Amino acid sequence: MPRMLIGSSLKMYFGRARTLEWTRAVAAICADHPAVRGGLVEPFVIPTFPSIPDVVPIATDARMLVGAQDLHWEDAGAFTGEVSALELAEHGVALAEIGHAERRAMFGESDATVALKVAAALRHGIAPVLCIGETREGAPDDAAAACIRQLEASLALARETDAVGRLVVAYEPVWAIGAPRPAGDDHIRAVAGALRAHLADDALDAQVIYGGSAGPGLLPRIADSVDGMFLGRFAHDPAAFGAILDEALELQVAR
Ligand SMILES: O=C[C@H](O)COP(=O)(O)O
Repeated sequence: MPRMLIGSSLKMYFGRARTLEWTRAVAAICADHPAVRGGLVEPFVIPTFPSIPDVVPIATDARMLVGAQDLHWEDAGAFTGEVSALELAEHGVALAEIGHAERRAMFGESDATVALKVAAALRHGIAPVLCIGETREGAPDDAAAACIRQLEASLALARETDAVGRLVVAYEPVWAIGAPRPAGDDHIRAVAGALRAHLADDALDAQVIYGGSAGPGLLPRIADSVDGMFLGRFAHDPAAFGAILDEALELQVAR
């Protein structure tokens, strides 16, 4: 079984103290967990910008990657309030979320700005966690077609510049984010499977993970179609993170 990416964006849920408490607790679980120690799972955490410098050493000791929740495509200049991929890389950031549904809905993120950000991340050796997903619940075929269109629009600039590197595609149906439960297993498997097939021979080294009300119990049901899990609220209890690592390990043992 290839390596799985399992991690969480803390969004803006926690302040500094709780971010560090959560990261220390999850790092302790990861440091001891056979799925992480054996290289089966790459865990990650995506805190707010100001917590990144404190989170990096805690996470790194536990083999966890650290991500950012956004970035700006320019390396420097008069861009008040923004943070460049260049500076994030200096801080040891390995992943950057780009185009999350909340940023598209609330902060005017468009496919054009997403494409600029994806190219900037790759230019600085940061793996984009490119968030895509259909807005309304519907047939899996329609969702897959919409996601592939969004994916290619988001990769337009990277393709033009022949960018190479690691790409994480986070399939997050917008209607399943912040919901009581994730999308249905068959829906996730169909759309994630179509995205994986689309990216199979890509110049970018792509993985497809699922997010949207994901928590313990989901991975074993969709593991044949995804390369990992993108967790939100249902990883706020560090034990839930550990339970998902257990599931990843059990899947390997069963194969
Ligand atoms: O970044 C994570 C996703 O947006 C999912 O969040 P959620 O599991 O709280 O719905």
